[in-house]
Amino acid sequence: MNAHDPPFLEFENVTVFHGEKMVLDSLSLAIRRGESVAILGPNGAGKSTFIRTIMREFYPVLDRGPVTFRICGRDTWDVFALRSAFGIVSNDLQYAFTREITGREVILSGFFSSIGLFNREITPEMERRADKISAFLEVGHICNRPMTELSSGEARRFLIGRAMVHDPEVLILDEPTNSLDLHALHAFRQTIRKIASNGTAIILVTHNLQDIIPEIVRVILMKNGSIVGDGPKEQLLADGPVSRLFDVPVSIRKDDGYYYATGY
Ligand SMILES: Nc1ncnc2c1ncn2[C@@H]1O[C@H](COP(=O)(O)OP(=O)(O)OP(=O)(O)O)[C@@H](O)[C@H]1O
Repeated sequence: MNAHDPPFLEFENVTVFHGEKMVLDSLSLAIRRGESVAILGPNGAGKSTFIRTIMREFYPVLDRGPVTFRICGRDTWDVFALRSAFGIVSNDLQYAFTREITGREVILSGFFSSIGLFNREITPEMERRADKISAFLEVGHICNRPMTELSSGEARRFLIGRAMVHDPEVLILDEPTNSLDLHALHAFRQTIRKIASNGTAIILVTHNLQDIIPEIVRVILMKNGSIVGDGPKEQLLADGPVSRLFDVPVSIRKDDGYYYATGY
C-alpha cells in the first residue's frame, strides 16, 4: 500500500433498489486504502445494503446518470476474488453456521468462501494459518467445539477468524455486537482493536455508538439511504447530529475513547 494506490472504495451516484424501494439514494463517497471508518445509522438506513453492494451482491442502477462503482481502482471484479480479498463478518453469516461444524472448520471455510468444508482439500499451509489465527484470536482452546455449543461471542470470533484467512487489508463488520453480553462485548472490542493495530483497516457498520473503537476516527452517518454526515467522530458524535440521525433527543458522553448515547 502506498500513497499512489487508488482508494479502497470510490462510489459516485450509486443508487440501489430493492424491488420498487430505493434503498441507496445516489451515494457518493470515497474511502482511502488503510482508512478505518464507521457507518452509523438507524435500522433500515441502508447500511447492510451498502456493504452488500461493496461485495457485489447488489448493483447500482445505471439509468440515473453516470455511476462510479470502483473497488481498489477496479470497475469489475471476480466476485469470489472480491469476497476473498475483503473479510466480512455479519449476523447473516453467523446464522448460516447452524450445522455441526467446529470453530476451526469455520475458520478453514474462509479459504473457500463457503459455509462448510464439503470434503475440500485442506493443505498443511491452510492448517497452519488456521492455527495461527486461532491463537491470535485466543480461541485455540475451544476450536474443536461445534459452533452450536459456543456462545455468541465465541462464535463471532471464529467468524472473524474465517474473514482473516486471506489476511485481508480491510475487515468489514456488519452489526458485529448484536446479541453480545457485556463480557463478550469487551472481548470483542479488544479483538477488533488488536486487528486494527496490526494494520488491517476496519469498516464497521452499526447503530451502536459504543461499537466505534478508538482506532476509527471517521464516521459516516447514514439515514434513509443517504449520507447525512461524514467527518471526524468528535464532530459528528455529538448531541445534535446523533439526535437528528435517530430522531430522538440524546446526550452524548465520551469515556476512555468510546462514545455513548444517554438520556433517551
Ligand atoms: N433483499 C431485500 N429485499 C427487499 N427489501 C430489502 C432487502 N434487504 C433490505 N431491504 C429493505 O431495505 C431497507 C434497508 O435495509 P438495510 O438492511 O440495508 O438497512 P440497515 O441500515 O442495515 O438496517 P438494520 O440496522 O435494521 O440492519 C429496509 O427498508 C429493508 O426492509
